[in-house]
Amino acid sequence: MRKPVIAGNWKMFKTINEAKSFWDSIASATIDASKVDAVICAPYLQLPTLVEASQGSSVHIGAQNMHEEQEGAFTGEISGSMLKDVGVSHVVIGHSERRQYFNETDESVNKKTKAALSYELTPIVCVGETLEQRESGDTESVVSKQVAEAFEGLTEEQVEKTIVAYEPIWAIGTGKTATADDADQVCQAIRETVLDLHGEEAASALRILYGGSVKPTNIEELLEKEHVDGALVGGASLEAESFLQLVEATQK
Ligand SMILES: O=C[C@H](O)COP(=O)(O)O
Repeated sequence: MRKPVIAGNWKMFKTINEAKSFWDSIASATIDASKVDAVICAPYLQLPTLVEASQGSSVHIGAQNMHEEQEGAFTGEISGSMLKDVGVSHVVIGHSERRQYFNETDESVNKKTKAALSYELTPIVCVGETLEQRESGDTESVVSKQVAEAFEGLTEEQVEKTIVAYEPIWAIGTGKTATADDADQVCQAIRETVLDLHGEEAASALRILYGGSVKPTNIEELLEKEHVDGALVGGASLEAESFLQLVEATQK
């Protein structure tokens, strides 16, 4: 039985005060850590505040990107060791916005995934197809290739520690959601790719999230699907109430 994950990706939203106020609104909620991994992936500057606030709670704090090197002359970058030092536990890698606007490639995603694992950070590796690729029937081959390249050289144990987020690019922030059946079908194709390349144990342990306009109104039907183990949520994770509703949906 795979434990569901609800990961909020705040993207480039919220000041430190807004992050504190979000935390104040969720602090008294009961989140059963045996039933769900609730994660908030915040901008770098908000991480120390959130890590401190979350001490003793069952909410994990994550970053949205990292550099693959430990240190060096990489102006403006943050390394996995720096994230670990701050107390972060998760990191989003290869989000489609980073692939689109910051030239992330499958190769850099692979390097970052390996680096994250070496610092005992849990990578949330994002994959997904464009509308054009979906319309030409290439969704499963595109996504399977992205997963295969992201996981290249990983041991079975490392794959088990990784989380994949399937996010069709055309569904992100658009209000358009893949149907639960479509999401499940692609998540199944991802699991089969991992089965072929990394074996049965890795494939059955791997948690695969769906992302793209997930809201409290559509989370339940997604969670009912065999291969969907939770969600990576943008817009609906910015409000404490809807974030908690998404988390609560896993505990029913
Ligand atoms: O990382 C989250 C995804 O990009 C989904 O964003 P969204 O829930 O606003 O569509």
